[in-house]
Amino acid sequence: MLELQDVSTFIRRKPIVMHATFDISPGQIVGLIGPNGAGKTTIMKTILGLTKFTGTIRINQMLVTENNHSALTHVGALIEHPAIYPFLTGRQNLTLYSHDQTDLMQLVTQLELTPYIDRPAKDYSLGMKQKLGIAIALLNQPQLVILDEPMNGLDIEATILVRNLIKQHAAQGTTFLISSHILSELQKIMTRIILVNNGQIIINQPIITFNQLHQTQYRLLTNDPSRTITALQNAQVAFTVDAPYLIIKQADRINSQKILRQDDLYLTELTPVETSFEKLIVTILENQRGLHHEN
Ligand SMILES: Nc1ncnc2c1ncn2[C@@H]1O[C@H](COP(=O)(O)OP(=O)(O)OP(=O)(O)O)[C@@H](O)[C@H]1O
Repeated sequence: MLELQDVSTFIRRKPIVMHATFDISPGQIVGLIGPNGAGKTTIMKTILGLTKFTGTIRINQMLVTENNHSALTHVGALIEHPAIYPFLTGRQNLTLYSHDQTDLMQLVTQLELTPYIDRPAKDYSLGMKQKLGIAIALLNQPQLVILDEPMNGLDIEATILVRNLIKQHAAQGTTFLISSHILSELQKIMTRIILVNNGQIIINQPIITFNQLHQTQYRLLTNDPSRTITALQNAQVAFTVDAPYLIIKQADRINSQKILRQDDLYLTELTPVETSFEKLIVTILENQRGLHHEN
């Protein structure tokens, strides 16, 4: 439903996003991740037709251009600061954008905006403004919602509300592109990961594939751990001990099983060692920097 083909964005001739190509299908929740200044907000603004770019962007097969935004009719967005009129109440702000009063009231209830919906927005706290901004992005049942740091300023309860609302809308077919530095939060909802570094997309994968590919160690348990140590040492398979488990490399998984069989040892467990998502991202970015230094 959203397709980017070789999209590059330049600000004052400086390339900010380079050759971005990706394709998102309906109902996906895509986490756009990357260090400060990587280009996440620029990618979002480019999709919304707010920057000069080369390449093609299509939403439901309709082209987005700098001058033609009709493809964006069913797109909701929250980028940087919510577009809120301070002297209007929350309800008046929502009414400005809304086509459907029932849908508006449902969002007010779901986001628990009711207690302050008739107060002027200038009196709202950071979190209240953020919730109002999210409500604006979700108005009129959009097909695509672009959220830049949606959890900014939200307390725990509001974070849970927003998380559930995103999941509920995605289950009904709404597509989400969400950037966040709160990786643990994105991890709970995203179905696809796009990792950006220095204006380039370095990873674009379903989250299941990403997790499988990056589980690099396995925890092994047998019926006789001490004989297993000897067997692996004799076969020169590297491992570390995390009693009663042995930790082996993913690449040694098959070979280790052959060695165990030869020594009449039985596998009782072989499971991937969970590496924290945060650690994985940091390692991938460090490896990238290493590659650049070598060049
Ligand atoms: N209006 C602008 N003028 C000049 N440079 C800009 C402008 N907007 C963005 N940039 C530059 O583009 C690069 C990408 O910025 P962008 O805001 O897209 O990053 P980001 O990944 O969203 O970062 P953050 O995580 O800090 O929000 C940065 O180097 C930034 O300095």
